[in-house]
Amino acid sequence: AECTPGALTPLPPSLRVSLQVMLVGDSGVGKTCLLVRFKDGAFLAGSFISTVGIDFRNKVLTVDGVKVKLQIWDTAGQERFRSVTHAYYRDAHALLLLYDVTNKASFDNIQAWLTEIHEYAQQDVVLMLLGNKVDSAQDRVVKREDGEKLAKEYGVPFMETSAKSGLNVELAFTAIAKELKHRSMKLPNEPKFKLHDYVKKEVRGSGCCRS
Ligand SMILES: Nc1nc2c(ncn2[C@@H]2O[C@H](COP(=O)(O)OP(=O)(O)OP(=O)(O)O)[C@@H](O)[C@H]2O)c(=O)[nH]1
Repeated sequence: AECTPGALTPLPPSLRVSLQVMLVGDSGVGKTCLLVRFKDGAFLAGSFISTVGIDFRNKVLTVDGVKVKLQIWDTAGQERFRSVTHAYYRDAHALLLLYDVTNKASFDNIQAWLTEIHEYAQQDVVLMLLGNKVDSAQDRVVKREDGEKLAKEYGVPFMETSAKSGLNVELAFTAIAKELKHRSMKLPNEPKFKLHDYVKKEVRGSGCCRS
């Protein structure tokens, strides 16, 4: 109920921000499931229905006393929809780039996604790399260290997630909302928000190898 617009306390426009976040990555990495987990707190088990073109959902978060409305675009990972999604990059304030830790090809394609992002997105877009499906420990083929290394190489924050268990899902969106909120409205005497530090401090492990 706290998610329904009616339940929100009205705030002056100066204390509201509206932002666009886009989910990108290969088909099947779990973009739709991550969004559904974040929006509805549920996991869509069962058959896999690929996104056609682009879909979107809104969610309002309160970040440091400011209402942040995230409009989240769920893009289709399939190659044949690429030209549709290219058009949306320009208006995205943040991008969550996903791979699937049980699918090596989805990890190997991250470099190609980064090239695409470089070509189509705004230069100052907030970017975060997510290794999803860490609940599938027995099927894991991409080590956490490999994700960390790649993210470090490109200077992007990184975390492992699970749309199934919910691990770090809220955190991924909250971190982005905080970064964007701090960029769009700097309150007097507010210390600078450091996304990398925040993620490092808040991130939870998958419980398999290290804590
Ligand atoms: N075990 C596990 N399975 C997941 C997770 N996230 C998604 N899946 C499964 O992976 C499949 C693909 O998930 P989607 O969210 O539809 O993938 P997508 O990235 O949106 O795919 P496209 O729309 O084709 O780009 C589904 O069968 C999901 O049930 C996760 O965190 N853990």
